[in-house]
Amino acid sequence: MTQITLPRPDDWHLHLRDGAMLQGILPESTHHFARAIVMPNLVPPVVTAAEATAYRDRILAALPEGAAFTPLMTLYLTEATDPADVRAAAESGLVKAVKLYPAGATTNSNAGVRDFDKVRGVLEMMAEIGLPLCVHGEVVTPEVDIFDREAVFIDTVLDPIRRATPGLRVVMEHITTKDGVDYARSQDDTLGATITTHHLIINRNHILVGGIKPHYYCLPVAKRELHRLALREAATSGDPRFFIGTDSAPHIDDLKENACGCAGCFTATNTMQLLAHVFEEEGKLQNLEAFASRNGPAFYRMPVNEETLTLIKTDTPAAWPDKIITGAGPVTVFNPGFPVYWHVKN
Ligand SMILES: NC(=O)N[C@@H](CC(=O)O)C(=O)O
Ligand SMILES: [Zn+2]
Ligand SMILES: [Zn+2]
Repeated sequence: MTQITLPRPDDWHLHLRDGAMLQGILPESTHHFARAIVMPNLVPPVVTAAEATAYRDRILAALPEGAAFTPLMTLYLTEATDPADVRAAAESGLVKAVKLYPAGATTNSNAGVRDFDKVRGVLEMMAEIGLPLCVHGEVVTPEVDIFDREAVFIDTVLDPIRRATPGLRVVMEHITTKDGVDYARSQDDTLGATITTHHLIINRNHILVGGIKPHYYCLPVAKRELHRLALREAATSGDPRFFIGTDSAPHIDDLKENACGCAGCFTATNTMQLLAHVFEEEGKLQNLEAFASRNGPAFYRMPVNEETLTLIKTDTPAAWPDKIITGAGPVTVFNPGFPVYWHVKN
């Protein structure tokens, strides 16, 4: 038996949704994680401080009895966002980041940004007060191949924005390429990057070989094996720029197993077991603590959690439900396709 104890981890990129879905899936995160950066891509999006306050209160009201979990709120950046509202929301401690979605890039991103010049004032204010910008880094240009959209975004959007806004603190969310890893590594400590559980496990073959697997479809879409290997090396390296953001993104099965299936993998339930498996495979179990518990708080300038989480490896494969049954419908839990012998100790 092998056992490892970490400061309780946080999830630096999480979709909690709302209503019956929120109620149904929230315990999957609160079982293991102490805090999470909560994505604002609801319909309608969480744009103002008042909307973030109301959403935070709905999350707190949905918490399971006795759960110690703090939602860290974000605002959805639009071309009409008022810098004064964002500044007040950050200074009061309500909001920990602003989320940039290029319009049309992903689920519920239509209210996102088309003309980056229109958000210049907000970004400059954020650089001044040190408020992080979380970025979904893909271009939406129809001519750009979906597998190239992250790399093109880095060159044509992200790097120019960072050069034009010195000091702006940015998190490249859910990086999926070696290009993303290399860019993050080449920059100073104003840049961090989240890596998801599923992008450490699947490449594009898992989605397409032997029949289309809708539950492996997410955005940014999983890439070639060389990119998965680069992500694994970065995540397990201990480098403070890389930290876990599960991007656990529930959609009901009807909307995933569909002629136009939604993007998103649901990994809140089994992320910690899967991360232990991946880090052990890489011979880097000693760096799981950095990736899951220390690097995120350091980037966000928050204390590391005092409570702990213990993972134990046994001879029995870990079991988790195939689906989480919510009032909105069933949500399929990410299936890695191999047995995992790591368990979270209760
Ligand atoms: N990652 C996804 O495939 N989907 C996310 C949106 C996002 O994080 O881009 C969702 O909200 O469903
Ligand atoms: Zn995204
Ligand atoms: Zn996401």
